[in-house]
Amino acid sequence: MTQKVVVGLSGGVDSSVAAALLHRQGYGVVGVTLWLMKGKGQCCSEGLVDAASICEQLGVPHEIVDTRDLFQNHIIDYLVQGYGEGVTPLPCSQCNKAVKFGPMLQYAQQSLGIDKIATGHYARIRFNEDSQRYELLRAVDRQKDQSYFLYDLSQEILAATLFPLGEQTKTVTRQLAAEFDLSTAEKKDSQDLCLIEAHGSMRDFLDKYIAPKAGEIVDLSGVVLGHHEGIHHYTIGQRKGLGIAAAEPLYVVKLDPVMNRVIVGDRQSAGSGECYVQRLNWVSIPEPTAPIRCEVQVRYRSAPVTVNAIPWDDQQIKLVFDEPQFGITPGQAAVLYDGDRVLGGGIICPQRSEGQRT
Ligand SMILES: Nc1ncnc2c1ncn2[C@@H]1O[C@H](COP(=O)(O)OP(=O)(O)OP(=O)(O)O)[C@@H](O)[C@H]1O
Repeated sequence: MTQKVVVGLSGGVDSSVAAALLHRQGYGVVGVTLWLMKGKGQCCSEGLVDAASICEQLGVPHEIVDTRDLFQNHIIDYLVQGYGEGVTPLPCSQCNKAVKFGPMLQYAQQSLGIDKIATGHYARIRFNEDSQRYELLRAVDRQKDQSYFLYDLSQEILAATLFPLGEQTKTVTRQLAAEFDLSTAEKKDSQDLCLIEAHGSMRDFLDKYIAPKAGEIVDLSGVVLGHHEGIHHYTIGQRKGLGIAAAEPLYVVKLDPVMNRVIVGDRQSAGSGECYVQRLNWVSIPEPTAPIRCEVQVRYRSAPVTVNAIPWDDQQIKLVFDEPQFGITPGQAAVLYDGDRVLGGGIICPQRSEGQRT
């Protein structure tokens, strides 16, 4: 019997090629496009049309699933609340878990009776016979690797998921798109967060939801150097757009939502030797009970650095970096790697919670 698979189609070239490859391999492909954004967004206008035309070309069904409320609750509200509290939330890993993979698998199983899903993400999954766990791995194409955004997926999701592009480079994907003569072959790669593409900039997006609230920009000793119109316009490590003339470059080192202050300092003061991480998911391994030495990425595009990850309490680990790291940003994900294997990850805490062991 033909094995069926639901392929998440954004209307972009990656998911188009993922669907075409699975179709060529003999899978019974059903294209599903999640309608994510209220108002005008890539995935809810031309994305839907492009996804439909790919399905027409392949001769496979196309379904549109309305997940706008999920996107509003899990992404828009999450961002607005986080920025308002002085953190810089990472929407993509949250979106993958709560809006894309979970709901797509649920729809596939419950509405279509299909138990496999696929996306055009660049990452790999393998089953480890010894540990009896599915493991998440970096993509072969390190430039395109999206494993950072996928650390929060569960074993159940990994068991059901295919990443047809994980073993190939983007160049090969483009070549395949041309070979398959896909209508999306010439489409440009998305450059930024889907929200930013839809709204122009994160600032424009946030200004629609968060009212201006003027406050002070101060140095580390509290001297007022300037003024701002809302701490949500700033992120840790930011240098540009501070509007302060100073002898040496100044960086945002802290955001204080209580005092409504942006605190700035020199580059060295924007560095940290350690941080705490919460809301953990151990994607490829069981939860560790002893410190582990591994690599960590603290932003999508940051280079992996070596770290001791120390289980701290039920909810947190402490990361102690070999070298102080610049711009550790609360709200972003810290993702732990052992070579190509994603061990797990979580969200960087604003500061250490009270009541912990010393
Ligand atoms: N609205 C959506 N509906 C269904 N699946 C989606 C949607 N948006 C993204 N995906 C899936 O998630 C994958 C990664 O999405 P991402 O937004 O990172 O796009 P991308 O890397 O630019 O890929 P693409 O070229 O397919 O748009 C896509 O390849 C697709 O399989």
